[in-house]
Amino acid sequence: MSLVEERYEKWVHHPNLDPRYKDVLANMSEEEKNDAFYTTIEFGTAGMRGLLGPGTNRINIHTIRKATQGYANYIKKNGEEACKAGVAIGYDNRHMSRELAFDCADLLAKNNIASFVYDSLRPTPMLSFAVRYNHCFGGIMITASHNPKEYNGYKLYDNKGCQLVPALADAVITEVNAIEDELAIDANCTEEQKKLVTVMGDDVDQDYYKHVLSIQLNPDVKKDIKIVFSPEHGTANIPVRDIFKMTGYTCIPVEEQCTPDPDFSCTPTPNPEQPGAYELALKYAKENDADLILVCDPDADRMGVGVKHNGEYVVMTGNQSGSVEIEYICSQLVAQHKMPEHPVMFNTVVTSDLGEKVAADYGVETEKTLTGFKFIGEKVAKYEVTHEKNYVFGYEESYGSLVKPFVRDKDAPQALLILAEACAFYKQQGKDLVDVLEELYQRHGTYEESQVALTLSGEEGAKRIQKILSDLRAEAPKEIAGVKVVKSEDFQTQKIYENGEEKPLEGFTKSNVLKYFLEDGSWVAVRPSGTEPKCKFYYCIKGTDKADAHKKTEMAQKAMSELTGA
Ligand SMILES: O=P(O)(O)OC[C@H]1O[C@H](O)[C@H](O)[C@@H](O)[C@@H]1O
Repeated sequence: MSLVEERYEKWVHHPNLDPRYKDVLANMSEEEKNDAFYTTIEFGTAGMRGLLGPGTNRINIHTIRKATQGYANYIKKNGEEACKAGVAIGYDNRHMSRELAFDCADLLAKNNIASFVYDSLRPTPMLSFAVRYNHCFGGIMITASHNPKEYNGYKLYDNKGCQLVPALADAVITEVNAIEDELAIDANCTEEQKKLVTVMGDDVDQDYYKHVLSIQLNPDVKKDIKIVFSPEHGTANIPVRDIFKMTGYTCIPVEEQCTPDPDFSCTPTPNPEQPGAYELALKYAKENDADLILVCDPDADRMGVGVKHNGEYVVMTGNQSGSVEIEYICSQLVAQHKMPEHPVMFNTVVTSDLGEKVAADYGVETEKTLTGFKFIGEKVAKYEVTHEKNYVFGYEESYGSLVKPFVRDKDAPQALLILAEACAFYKQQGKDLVDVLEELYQRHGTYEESQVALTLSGEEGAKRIQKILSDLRAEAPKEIAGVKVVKSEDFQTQKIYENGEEKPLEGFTKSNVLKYFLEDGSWVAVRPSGTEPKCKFYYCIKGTDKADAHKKTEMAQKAMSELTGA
């Protein structure tokens, strides 16, 4: 019997199988069976994420219990105090999110571990905040962030409210893997143990709001702007509208997308990386002649931005909105003599160069991390202790940023507020945020940043993605679209190749990322996504002007596609 068959049979005949899964399992095609059982669901860029449904490679009550029991065993190994400090738990609007969150709390209680659960859906950054507020040992967030409706997921946090970095995640994974029978775990705790579950009150929200309001750099700016806002059926609706109300901004909500909905019925996609996320908001913006469109992904760690520019709406990339945020923050800190000593900004090895140049202009150093905000959170924690450098900003190209580190993950409510303020501030100078971006290009050089993500699902897809990377590793490109590769970095082998020489690549944990630097100042990077079945190609292409950068981007994309057969 194959491993797939073995696992499948075990599930079908197990007395503890959740009865909801019986029919689904019985009606699975061979292909579905293979995909659901060929592997066990793993931790990626941001926790565990996968399709909802029965199977070892799916998110369901059994795989989440297995992860939580493993996490509980890990907490218990950290001693009595860790169990008492407990775990903060949050959840989003997705199918099963609430059920899974309260089931996690019960299972922790069964292990004599305390928990603090939000009474209704909240953004991921508010979960990170709650870990810190309650002085917990860690946190669990049930969410699949920006993925489609068929997905759910499980993010784990440390006591600083930062997602587990590989060293910590590995310790938890060892405990998870030691559990042989995921179906044998139940969450039946006693009435006494149930008392370990605390439902969080309004005080946590109010303190979070207070902290968010503290990020304002010009709270008295004339708020002569109209903002169309969409939570994409997710968690941001109440907090963001509350924050805009408290700060006096005119917020026009996209009503159809304000109801929490696991099926995301009124949006083609809840992911601000995709144009569909802005469709309805654009309609609202045109009807209301809005200055700004702001959207959040379902768990409100990502923010998408649309700007009215010369009568049209321009949707920014994550690289662009991040660069505008850093420009506004740095310029205001300098103007108000509030720039700290040894200021530092963080982004990733696949974030475009523009933000770094903007920061450098204000004397702010940039430190790069691998993809995953947890690595930025890790650096924040380090400098909090050493005081060597002071935090100014953190962002990724994937539409997430953090203005102030009272949260240790991407925080869309903070990002929305600072962008709204920047929009209002520059409007007083007769500029919109695209004008500001254009000025940045003029000052620092014109780049076109883009990303091509190739969806390759299932076991075959995963193998194909690995092959793309291993083929590139076996035969490294010497040029891309006729432009010479002058340096390359391999984060897997941790080597830099330059001028025929090999040097060690230091400061990062091993990761399957390849980056090629070109003679003209451009670069191209390739890596498998750790949250979706995708192979991602990143382009940061320098041009003499916009048209030149665009032409070169198209050529580089074509060349990479030919090179990899993708
Ligand atoms: O490229 P991926 O591995 O899919 O990750 C893309 C993004 O996913 C999530 O939003 C993480 O929280 C981010 O830190 C990450 O940048």
